[in-house]
Amino acid sequence: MSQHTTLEKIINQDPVFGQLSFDDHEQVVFCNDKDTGLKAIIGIHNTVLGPALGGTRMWQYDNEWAALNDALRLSRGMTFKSAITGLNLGGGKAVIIGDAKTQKTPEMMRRFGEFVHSLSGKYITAEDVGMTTGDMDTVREVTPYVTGISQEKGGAGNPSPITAYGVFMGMKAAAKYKYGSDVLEDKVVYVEGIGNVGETLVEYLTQEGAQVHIADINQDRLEEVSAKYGAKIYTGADLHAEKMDIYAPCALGATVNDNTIQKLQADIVAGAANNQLADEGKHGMLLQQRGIVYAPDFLINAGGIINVYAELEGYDRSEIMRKTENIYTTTIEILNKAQENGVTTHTAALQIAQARIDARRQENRG
Ligand SMILES: NC(=O)c1ccc[n+]([C@@H]2O[C@H](COP(=O)([O-])OP(=O)(O)OC[C@H]3O[C@@H](n4cnc5c(N)ncnc54)[C@H](O)[C@@H]3O)[C@@H](O)[C@H]2O)c1
Repeated sequence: MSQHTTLEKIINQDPVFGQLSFDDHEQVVFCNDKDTGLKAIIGIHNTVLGPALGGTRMWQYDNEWAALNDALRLSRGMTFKSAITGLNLGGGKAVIIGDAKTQKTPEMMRRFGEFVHSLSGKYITAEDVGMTTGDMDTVREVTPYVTGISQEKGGAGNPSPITAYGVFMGMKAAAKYKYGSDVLEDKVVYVEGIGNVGETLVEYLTQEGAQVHIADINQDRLEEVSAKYGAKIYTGADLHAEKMDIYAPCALGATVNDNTIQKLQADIVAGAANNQLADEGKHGMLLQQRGIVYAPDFLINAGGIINVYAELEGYDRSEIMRKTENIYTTTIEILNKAQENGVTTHTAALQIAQARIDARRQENRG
């Protein structure tokens, strides 16, 4: 499904409860502050396993429908991410509408923090695209319901390198499943989006001797990362049609869609971006039919949430790394389970996550 088709579809739905991406969300909060120009949406999908934790994304959305759709999709994804990772957290996510480079101010972040605070801990925020640990420090000035704050302020620091490590583990597991070996030396890997997570992933991959190609809309970033790690800058017109072993989407979501899926020549899709499949059911199935192994995004990009969870639970760096490394084992289990049960890898991962939520709901009722 292209972004445009998605927009056409969502505009024709009822505003909130009838939205395409509405999936029994518990609460959706619209935040507005004239003085700071803040326009934000907080999606709280599910709190059965614990408070809804998920980052805040600041993005210049085409319109409010696109922002709402993102908040709904991302918060739902967090529910399943935490559930499959075994964390006692629910799923939530916030989006701020605007350009993070030109419109974000400390006053806006504090005002946003006050809105988060008004939810009394039901939603706990963190950083996502367009946010920094510095922004989370600012939010911390007005609410304790924030993670991903700097180490100087007592937090676990930037989660992105840990996320990249988890993605690397998931990618290796997918390689083990597909090729019988998890060694990525000489594998041709295209990393699309070399921001906070993408860059560290490139570092891991080049260290292992993979042939890494990088793509980004930010030319300065491309040159910087290429110079640092020797990755090749992609200059072609259609990355998704290139012959490659592994496609690593690390920019925004929905890059596996009606337009790209038929062109993809990769053996494996494994990346950091949330919601990589524009349509989970349809595109998960199409990948499977084409023999492309898909390492579910919400499973392999959980390093960041493991890192911020440490701030709440108080465990240390070695425990964070151990839990993140475990993504390798879980990915192998999910890929095998999908094959045994004849379902897509995405569905297999969802089923396990949902079973954990259902069991807890039963316990809570009992
Ligand atoms: N940071 C984390 O710990 C974390 C955790 C889980 C999931 N994720 C997801 O991983 C992805 C990347 O996160 P990040 O923190 O690295 O974000 P980031 O903002 O640091 O990096 C995103 C990069 O993608 C590039 N980009 C944007 N649109 C693009 C396009 N159309 N083509 C190519 N490049 C494009 C941007 O220029 C930027 O360099 C996001 O989808 C995020 O939700 C991040």
